[in-house]
Amino acid sequence: MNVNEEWRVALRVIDKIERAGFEAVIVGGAVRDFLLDRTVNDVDVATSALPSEVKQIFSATVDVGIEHGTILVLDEGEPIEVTTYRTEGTYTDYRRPEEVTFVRSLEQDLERRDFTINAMAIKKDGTIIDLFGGKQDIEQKVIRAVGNATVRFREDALRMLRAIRFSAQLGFSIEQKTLEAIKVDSDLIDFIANERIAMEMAKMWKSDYVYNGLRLLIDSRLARYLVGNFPEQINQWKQFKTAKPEVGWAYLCLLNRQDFQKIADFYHFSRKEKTFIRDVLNAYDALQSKWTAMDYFSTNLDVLETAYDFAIWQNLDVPFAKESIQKVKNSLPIQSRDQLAINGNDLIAWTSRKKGPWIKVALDAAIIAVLHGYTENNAENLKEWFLNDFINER
Ligand SMILES: Nc1ccn([C@@H]2O[C@H](COP(=O)(O)OP(=O)(O)OP(=O)(O)O)[C@@H](O)[C@H]2O)c(=O)n1
Repeated sequence: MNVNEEWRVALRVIDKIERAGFEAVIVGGAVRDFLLDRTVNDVDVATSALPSEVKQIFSATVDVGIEHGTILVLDEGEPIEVTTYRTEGTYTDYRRPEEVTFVRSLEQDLERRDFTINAMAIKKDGTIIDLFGGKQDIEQKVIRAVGNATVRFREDALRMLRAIRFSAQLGFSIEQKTLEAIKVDSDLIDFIANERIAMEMAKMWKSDYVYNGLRLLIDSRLARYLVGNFPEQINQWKQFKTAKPEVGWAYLCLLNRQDFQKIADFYHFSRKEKTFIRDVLNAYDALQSKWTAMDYFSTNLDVLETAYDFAIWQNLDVPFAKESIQKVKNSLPIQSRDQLAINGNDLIAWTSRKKGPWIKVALDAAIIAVLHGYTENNAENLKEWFLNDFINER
């Protein structure tokens, strides 16, 4: 059983709500992950108590989303989100309900949820409430919309992409009617903010079954509305595997290099992501000939290892093992600029020249000289190299 501390807090909170005369259960993703024996992340509690009633039961609460019925309860200092059972009113723009209505019945709350595997609840005593066959779908590894798939997707078109992301994470197939409904309404994904799309794709990159997910993206027609040439490049994703979403973005950019800016804009890359991607692509290019000592010195290990993986996924011949990257890096005479035994002041003292851009040029040359073994990394040898080789050659 894969329950964590948050789960225990949830059970304690449920107990307190029940003592006050209301119903409360753990719902949604936590129940799904519990049944799958996967790590449970966010534990959500749902209750028949209204937000005002929840606030009366607990002395410390924060109104994090009270208009949607969500209260953050700090129980014995530990936070847990408690949401009142609700139904959602009419939806506008295929992305958000106009209003939510609080209800006292768990059944109504569960039937507005997206997929059967996400529409179960678990009581304090461990009883599972499964009104739509979620347990069976978990056993049969199927993503199936609750009730009418078209209705569910028109309520929130992002659910179409969620179906595919869950499928990529869990290795599940998408039930036929659910998949058909996505095909029919795939264009509605255009109503969804790109940030939300990017968050789903980021979860997809970290999934165990990315290739299958991308196939579904194509089959469901959703790929047409995303940036990236998935249909033509699908085979290049066969070996892709990562724990870091930025590696997925970088690989997408590698495959669609001419569209880097378009991809970066569409998926709203952060500055940090852009830097990582550029570094990886540069390291990948450098690998086409051979990484120099300077490449090993100036590039982070994770960037080099990612570029190495890309070469493997591209079926390139790489004549060394991935483990050797770290070894080569560790065996360099210096690991960083500040390990150089001299600095700008030394250069000024040795030459009586004024401060200027020449110092950086000379220090860069000194690093290269040390990396290549032209001089040892100590002040005496570096001075000799500097006065004899560096200055004399200019
Ligand atoms: N578009 C959405 C988003 C969420 N939900 C419901 O709200 C629950 C919680 O949503 P969320 O935290 O976004 O996702 P999880 O299912 O918990 O999965 P993950 O944490 O992997 O995103 C879901 O299980 C589902 O019951 C839904 O019906 N429709």
